[in-house]
Amino acid sequence: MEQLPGGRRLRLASSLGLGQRCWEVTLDEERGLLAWRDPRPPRRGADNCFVPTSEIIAVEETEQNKKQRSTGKWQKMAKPHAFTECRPKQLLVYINPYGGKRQGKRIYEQKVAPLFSLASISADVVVTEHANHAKDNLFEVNISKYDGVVCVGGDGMFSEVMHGLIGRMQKDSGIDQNNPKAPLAQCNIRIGIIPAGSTDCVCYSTVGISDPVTSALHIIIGDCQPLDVSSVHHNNTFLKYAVSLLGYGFYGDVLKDSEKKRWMGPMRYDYSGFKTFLSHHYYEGTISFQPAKHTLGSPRDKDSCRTGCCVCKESEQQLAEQRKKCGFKHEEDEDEWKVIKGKFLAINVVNMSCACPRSPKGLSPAAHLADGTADLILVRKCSRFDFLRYLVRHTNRDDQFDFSFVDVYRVKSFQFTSKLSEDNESSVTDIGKKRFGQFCRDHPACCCNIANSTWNCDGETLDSSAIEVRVHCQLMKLFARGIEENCTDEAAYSHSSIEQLL
Ligand SMILES: CCCCCCCCCCCCC/C=C/[C@@H](O)[C@H](CO)NC(=O)CCCCCCCCCCCCCCC
Ligand SMILES: Nc1ncnc2c1ncn2[C@@H]1O[C@H](COP(=O)(O)OP(=O)(O)OP(=O)(O)O)[C@@H](O)[C@H]1O
Ligand SMILES: [Ca+2]
Repeated sequence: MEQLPGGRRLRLASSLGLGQRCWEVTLDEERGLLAWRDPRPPRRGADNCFVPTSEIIAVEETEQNKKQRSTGKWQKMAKPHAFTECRPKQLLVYINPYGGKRQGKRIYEQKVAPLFSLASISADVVVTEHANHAKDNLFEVNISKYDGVVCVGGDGMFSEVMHGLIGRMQKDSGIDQNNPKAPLAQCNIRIGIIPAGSTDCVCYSTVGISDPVTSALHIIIGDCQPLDVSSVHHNNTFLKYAVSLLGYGFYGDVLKDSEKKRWMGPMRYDYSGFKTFLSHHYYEGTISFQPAKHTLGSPRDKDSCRTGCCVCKESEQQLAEQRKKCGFKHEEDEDEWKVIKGKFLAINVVNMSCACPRSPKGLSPAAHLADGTADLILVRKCSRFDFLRYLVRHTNRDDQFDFSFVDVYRVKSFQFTSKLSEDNESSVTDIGKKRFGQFCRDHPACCCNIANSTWNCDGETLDSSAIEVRVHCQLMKLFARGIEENCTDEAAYSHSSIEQLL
């Protein structure tokens, strides 16, 4: 035991054999670090490694060789022990065997299960047999038995598990999901995402990489990242929750076309994306939204949401104060509504950046994971060439909002009605209008589509074009910690140092 100058900091020091080398190991209690270095490095400062004790998964004494074992020097612990509290011990795991490249089961068995077992986590595993299996199951299981739920699959699978958990929570709390104004009960059981889908946008946007081992380590360590959730209603009927993209026009059409091509796997999105790009359809409608006034930050900010984000922390405090003031009672929201009518190639409402391997900065690079707002992106009628320039900017460092035909707003609620449904409401007897076919009567070559598009809600289609959306601040939690500063694809998470300790 070492006492450093000042008399406060206590360190445990010892030596550790790693491979052929002997390292000097110190445990710095005050800073919560386990550090090791070569006592005789070739140059000063080289080969210094450390890991926060909160990130050590397990410690196991290993038998180095027979000689040592026979002396009784090395003794195996009956069970490796976890280092900190708040880590999950019992998990419920759902695997979609058909998501993405159909690798879900293999990924879990080969990459995740061995890590869970090393960390002494027990898991009840359900391999889904049909769509909605996980969601329905979550309404029946004894949920209090578990410290978290894990989904192995893509965004669609995550969405299923989220609907199961949020739906279950509202049912248990007696909250009517069909009431678009009802304050929803927060869902405190964390969800872990092991990416095995086609886009894996939620995982990529909350972790910074789409990698099963990194995600498994976040689950084991017990990280916690709150997440905003939007509720989507039509005529006082609940339709869906959304966490990543609600897209009408381009992304709705891509999804609708790609559903018929599921057999192509993740490639279906490129094929349908190219087809939809060529079709170049505009859609006419009315958008109303309430701008977010009380949050810090704007969609044109240069800084993005990162681990420990102060914009999200501020929103968390505001939420806590609001709950203290009026509990879960509904408070009439009298903030102003802004109305925009027009012809749009794409209407996107995103709760998070929507970064994914196809677009590493996402649809709205400065959107926040947990600030209680969504970014509304309106791409107005423009030429094919301009739309291509807009799309290409999702893949490079240039600003995709710096176009005269693109507008972006930070909002807390949003409504949309298509021109077609407005017209149908005002003259329901005008059957000829519906029969007339797909394209604009006045300009057959103008690509203005009088048929509706479809809403893409986190990768699933919605049946209704007229919708009402409300963002619920931090409604749920993930086993994640947001994207770390200076995180790159190669070094998203430094598990190499953790692995050396296993
Ligand atoms: C020239 C290259 C331009 C590339 C532009 C790439 C922009 C990609 C932006 C991706 C945003 C994903 C948002 C996440 C949505 C998820 O909740 C959802 C569920 O998983 N995924 C999709 O809906 C899946 C949506 C997938 C959309 C793929 C769109 C591909 C567009 C390709 C256009 C090609 C034009 C080429 C012209 C020569
Ligand atoms: N056993 C199953 N058989 C058929 N469909 C399933 C099964 N289990 C889950 N599903 C459904 O499959 C859909 C797609 O799954 P998933 O999200 O895992 O993959 P993906 O669509 O390839 O990826 P992404 O959503 O990231 O684009 C989900 O909406 C889910 O409801
Ligand atoms: Ca948000």
